Amino acid sequence: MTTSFSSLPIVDLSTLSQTIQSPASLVALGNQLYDVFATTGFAYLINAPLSFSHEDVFKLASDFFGITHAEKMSLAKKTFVNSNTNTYRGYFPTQSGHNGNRKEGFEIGTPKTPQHAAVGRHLKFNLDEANVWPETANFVDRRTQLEMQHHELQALSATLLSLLAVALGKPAGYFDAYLDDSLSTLRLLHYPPQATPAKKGDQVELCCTPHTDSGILTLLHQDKTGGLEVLSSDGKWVAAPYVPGSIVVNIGDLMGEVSGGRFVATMHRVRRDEGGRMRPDGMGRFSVPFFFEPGESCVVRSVDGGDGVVYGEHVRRKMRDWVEYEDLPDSEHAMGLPAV
Ligand SMILES: O=C(O)CCC(=O)C(=O)O
Ligand SMILES: [Fe+2]
Repeated sequence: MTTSFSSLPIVDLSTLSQTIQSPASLVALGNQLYDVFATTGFAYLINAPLSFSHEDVFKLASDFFGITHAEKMSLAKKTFVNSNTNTYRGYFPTQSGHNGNRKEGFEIGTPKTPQHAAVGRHLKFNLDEANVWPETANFVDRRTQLEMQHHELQALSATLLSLLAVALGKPAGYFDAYLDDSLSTLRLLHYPPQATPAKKGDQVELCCTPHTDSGILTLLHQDKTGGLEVLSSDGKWVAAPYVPGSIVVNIGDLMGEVSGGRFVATMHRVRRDEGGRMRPDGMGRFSVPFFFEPGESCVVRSVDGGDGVVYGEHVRRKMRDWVEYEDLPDSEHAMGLPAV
């Protein structure tokens, strides 16, 4: 059950970078993560074992969103450009009529070859498809860097999950099956600047509407622009501004279920800029969530037992609520579901 809070806790991961990690310090870290996920469901992680900085992450986002509109649309998912073949990975443009969700995004999954045998290839959305990339010559280096960031964030997620497994009374390798053919997504997000800043006052204006994340856990890089807010159990939205050097971690709905309801997937949203928070480059706000996700055929069940769900089916059901697919008629969604 989420508790009331007025700021997010900070969890120091420096023990993970030590050459010799004492079992006691790992257990203590797991217990600390358990406590924050059982109360706020959200925390700042500091001293994470990552080789890249926030500047590196947002330079890549800025380089990607700086390419031409035509080039971005050549990478758009089939939903937006019917002649494109990518259905799940790639670009989604800012959708008109979505005033509370003014964002464009670019999503990459675990690097794989286009020949990879995909479980869901015959379905409308091929969750396991290869990534698509800008053809611009100078994006080759950036592609390598983005793939490396995906790899490191995946490794960090795996470490956090093994600590949580122990804190939940299970062996450290309890969640290892989640890593097989993992569908984890690195999503570059850009909230373009608006012609007028949000009005100050009671009427809150948003650029990302309130939601919980659907999967296991999310690791979020946000820039200094701010605007992220997290819902406390007393109904108050608590600001989660950028803390230097930190990444935000939060629990998704499915991990709430996996934990037998011990962990909470907390509602969050992003407020529109009220002026004064603009990035110096004038590009609006960037954030880069990494969604840790199991493989398509992984059966995910509560630590307390039960039938569980096949992860691919869970995602396809959840897609109906995702704003990036909101414009699709129901019949299109149905085609994304496996035949029963
Ligand atoms: O942009 C942000 O800071 C949060 C984005 C987010 O919550 C999401 O993509 O699920
Ligand atoms: Fe989210």
